[in-house]
Amino acid sequence: MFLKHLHLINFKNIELAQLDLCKGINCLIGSNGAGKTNLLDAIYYMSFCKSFFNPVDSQNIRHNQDFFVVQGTYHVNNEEEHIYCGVKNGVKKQFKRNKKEYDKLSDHIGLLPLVVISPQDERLIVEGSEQRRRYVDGVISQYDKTYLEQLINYNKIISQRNLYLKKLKVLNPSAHDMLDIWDYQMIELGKKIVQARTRFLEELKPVFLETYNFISGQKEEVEFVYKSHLKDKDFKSHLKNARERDMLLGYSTKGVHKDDVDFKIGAYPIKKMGSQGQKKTFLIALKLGQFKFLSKYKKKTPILLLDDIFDKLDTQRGDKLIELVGGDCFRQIFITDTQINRIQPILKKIKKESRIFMVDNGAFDLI
Ligand SMILES: Nc1ncnc2c1ncn2[C@@H]1O[C@H](COP(=O)(O)OP(=O)(O)OP(=O)(O)O)[C@@H](O)[C@H]1O
Repeated sequence: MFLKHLHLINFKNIELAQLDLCKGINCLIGSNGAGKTNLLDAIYYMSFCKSFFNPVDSQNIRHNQDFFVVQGTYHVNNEEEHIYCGVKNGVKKQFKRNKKEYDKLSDHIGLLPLVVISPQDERLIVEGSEQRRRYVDGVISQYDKTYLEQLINYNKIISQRNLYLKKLKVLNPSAHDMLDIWDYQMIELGKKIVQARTRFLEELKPVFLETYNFISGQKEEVEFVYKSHLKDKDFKSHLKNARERDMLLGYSTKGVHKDDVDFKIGAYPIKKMGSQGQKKTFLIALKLGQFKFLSKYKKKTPILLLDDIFDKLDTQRGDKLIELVGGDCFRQIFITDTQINRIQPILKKIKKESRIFMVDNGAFDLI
């Protein structure tokens, strides 16, 4: 699978761009703020119907304009797929596959698997558990539609339960009866969610470790550990015991909506103890592990977006990374960099078809 042609109008700082892309490595070279990452984000839009960086669609419209269009032609299993995404101020987002608009955007997720590695990934380490849950859920949803539905239903139940808790003044028997009903649904759906998350993380772990060790030369030990309230034996009484507190706080304090994944280096949180390069290696290994995992489940090779990937990596780690993505598991790759001098020797090492686009003020020139 690969993106053959990309057409953008008024997307962030890109007024108009028409790019013919190659199956192998497409490099975007330009100074800071030129629009390299914006182009990657447009490609992300076509896989996930939204931006990787800014969840507010209208803010991705070029300043002083009132719409943007992102269009791509893909080759998937020898067939062409035409994807259209149009956002206009004050109008519902249009998302079409081969000229037909989707009823639900979630139906599109997974059609064009994609993995992005970007400096923004740091939020997975430095920010709260919500970021890690969102990441895990995002990957599972790319290959398991039922999971996405279960998650949506679970979140609806939590919203209703929270609304009820906010209004509740006293935990009388009828309140307990009502909460019993929600707790039952939370447990039933929660079990399925935990199963899917456990399975994904268990399968991801060996690929992640193998990738980390390959890039780092086995210099340090890393791991991740999945944590969930629902893994506790008696989750039902856990929920019941938390009711008083939930009522006082006005929200549900226990459940899979509070799950987390601990990222560790040695026995310590990588957030506190990891160097910048170690954190970056951790995130790269996580994402490349995800890439291999998705390739296996989707039976399609995802598109790989590498934004500013070589920054903060020492030469040895950078070389290992190049060796890795130069392998047959990877097909279409987009790389951004500020320096052409860094990219040219890399392209020589990787035996794949390549194109270099110079980026300046939202304009793209093939060289
Ligand atoms: N809605 C928008 N309209 C116009 N310009 C925008 C919009 N959103 C972002 N920009 C501009 O796009 C530029 C950022 O582009 P981008 O992030 O693609 O840079 P880059 O080439 O990846 O740079 P770096 O090397 O610093 O990562 C900024 O100048 C920003 O102000």
